[in-house]
Formats: sequence, C-alpha cells, structure tokens
Amino acid sequence: MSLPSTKRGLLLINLGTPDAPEPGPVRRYLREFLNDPRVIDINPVGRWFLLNLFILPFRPAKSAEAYRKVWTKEGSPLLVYSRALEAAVAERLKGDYEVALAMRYGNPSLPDVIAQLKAKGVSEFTVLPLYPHEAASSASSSLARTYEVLAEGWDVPNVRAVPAFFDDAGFLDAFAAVGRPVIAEARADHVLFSFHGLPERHMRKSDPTGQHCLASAGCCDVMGDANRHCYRAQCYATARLLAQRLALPEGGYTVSFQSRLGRTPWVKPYTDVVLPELAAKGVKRLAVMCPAFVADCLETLEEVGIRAREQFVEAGGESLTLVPSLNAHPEWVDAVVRLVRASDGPLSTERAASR
Ligand SMILES: C=CC1=C(C)c2cc3[nH]c(cc4nc(cc5[nH]c(cc1n2)c(C)c5CCC(=O)O)C(CCC(=O)O)=C4C)c(C)c3C=C
Ligand SMILES: [Fe+2]
Ligand SMILES: [Fe+2]
Repeated sequence: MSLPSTKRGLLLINLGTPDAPEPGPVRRYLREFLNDPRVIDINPVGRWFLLNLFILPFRPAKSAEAYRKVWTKEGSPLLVYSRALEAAVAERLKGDYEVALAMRYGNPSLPDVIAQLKAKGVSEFTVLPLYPHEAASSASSSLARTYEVLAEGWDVPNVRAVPAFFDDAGFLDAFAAVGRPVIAEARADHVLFSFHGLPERHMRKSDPTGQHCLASAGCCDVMGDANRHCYRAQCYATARLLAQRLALPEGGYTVSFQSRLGRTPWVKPYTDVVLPELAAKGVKRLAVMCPAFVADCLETLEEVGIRAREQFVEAGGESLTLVPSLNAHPEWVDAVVRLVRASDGPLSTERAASR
C-alpha cells in the first residue's frame, strides 16, 4: 500500500525591494525592513524615534533617487534577477518541487507566497535564503519569519533550511566563471571583494564564545570552531577561495565592507575608505566583485557601479569595473539545484516508494 505522496516546496528568499522607485513605496519598504529587531537591534521605543525622526523623513527621497538610476523596465533589479533565478530553478526541479520566490520585506511577501504554495498542496518546505553568509539581519531574519508564518497554521509542515553557502564549490565556481572574463577584459590590476557590511555590535552578539569576534586584528583571517558562523570570517573565506580560483596573487586583492548605515561602528575596512587608498597605492584598473549578493541590486549597481566608480576615478584611478552578480547564470542555477538536492535528506524506502 502506498502512502499519500508529499508535495515539496522550495522557497527562495531574498531581502526585498520597493515596489517603485518613488519616496512613498521606498518609505513603506524601509519601514518594514528597519523595524526588524534583527536589523536595528535597539529597544522598540528607541527604534521608533530613530526611524520616525531621523531615517524615514529623509532617506526615502534620497534612496528613491538612487533606485531610479538602476530601475529597469521590468522593475527593481533585485526582483527581476531573483525572478529569473526562480524560473530557471523551477524548470530544473519540475516534478520534484514547487519553486517560489519570496521577499523578506515587501513583495512578493512571505505570507502570500507560503499561502500560494500551501494552496498547491505543498506540505514540506525547503527554504533557501539567498545570502551566502550568515547574519542575523539577513539569513536568520528570513528563516525566523518563515518559521513564524509556517507555525501559524494548525498543522506545522516539515521545514529544511539550506545552510549558508559561502564556501560551497558550486557557488564559488559560478562567481569565478562570471568574474574571470570581466576581470580579463577590464585588464584589472587589482580586485576588490566588497561585501555588505554589518554593525560590529551584530558580530559580537553572534559570537557564541563571546570573546573571539573582533577581539584581535586577525580574528577573521583563519576559520576555526570559534568563528565558523562569523559573518566577517565567512566573507574572508569566500574572498580567499575566489582569489584561489581566479589565480589572484597575494596582494592582488583586497577585502572591504560597504553599505553602512548610521553612526555606530560597522565592520572594517570600509569600501569607501579603501577605494582612495588603492588609488593612492597606484592601482589603476580596479575590478570589484560583490560576493555577498547573488543578484544585482541597488547595492551593487548603484553603490559600486556608479558611486564607487566615481569615487575611485576622482581619487586618481583609471577605471572601476563592477563584476556582475550571479543572477541566473547557468552555473549558479546548477549550484542552487545541487544545494537543494543535498539538503533533501535520505528518504526511507517506504517514503521513497510512495512518491
Ligand atoms: C547581503 C546581505 C545583507 C545584509 C547582511 C544586510 C544588512 C543590513 N542592511 C541594512 C540597511 C540597508 N540595506 C539596504 C539594501 C540592501 N541590503 C541588502 C542585503 C543585506 N543587507 C540588499 C540585497 C539590498 C538591496 C535592496 C534592493 O532593493 O536592491 C538598504 C536600502 C537601500 C538604502 O536605502 O540604502 C538599507 C537601508 C542594515 C541596517 C543591515 C544590518 C544591520
Ligand atoms: Fe568574527
Ligand atoms: Fe542591507
């Protein structure tokens, strides 16, 4: 006798983006995003004042202007590229998984997408947060919200989460495959790996030992038990592994952290500090890879592709070339499929027979 078959859903989750590059939609998006206690981790009253008195009256107009510079006919780049990945992965996993993209903030919202998957009969979920590195404000927040929404129903489905993939060979090979020809064509004399930053406070809070993270200058240079889940150590590991694949010599690349918000210290070195330093050292043609992002977005296209380029050239550099992100590159699609299959888990003979 065969048991009723289980329908599996794959939930790809990215950060989120405004519905339109205008102050109103940007304000709505930022309000949801920055109200997340894993993003602005201060007491709720302090967060309310910070948001409503200092951030939301000013930032939406400025951010909307930045979004307008990179907005496409189909919409926000982050959504467009994440949709392209969703379609390619869905094609590859047809028959095995219902695949759907959700955004942690904004649309398509996690509750809506989960409801749609459930309406299609999905009763087992695999969740893949589309961030290579672990951070409370990105992957943890996406997982926490997913668990919260899934736990709302009477029956709570089985959920598997695909772990951080900062050192996954498929992810690294795909990024190297995208980067290699771009770096060659730009005749780059140096590569900058610019990762999204994090407040230093977040790093210390995520340190299970309480005494390793940021305690010494080189605490992220080597990965061990104490820092296996450290965002900055994972970023450095990604950079080292990509540098190997790209055959970059020691000294031929630099790691930095971009996109900081507010006045508290964020992880260093800062990208906007490193850029003029590289120009001053004589770097002329810089290639920038942003391996914290698997899809091009405001932070890659505008912050690096436009603003960092202007800053580097003003500081004396000749050119700054942004290496595109993975988007829906076929090697990345392969890697995602492998990550998902690897997290499938072995099925017992009877369950396998019932599928
Ligand atoms: C790569 C993972 C990300 C982490 C970790 C992260 C942390 C983090 N971000 C902010 C503040 C902002 N980030 C913004 C945009 C943005 N951030 C990520 C990814 C991570 N953020 C992406 C993919 C994007 C692009 C979104 C898009 O629409 O293209 C923004 C919004 C834009 C702006 O106004 O500058 C803010 C604000 C904090 C505070 C934080 C950790 C505490
Ligand atoms: Fe650390
Ligand atoms: Fe961010």
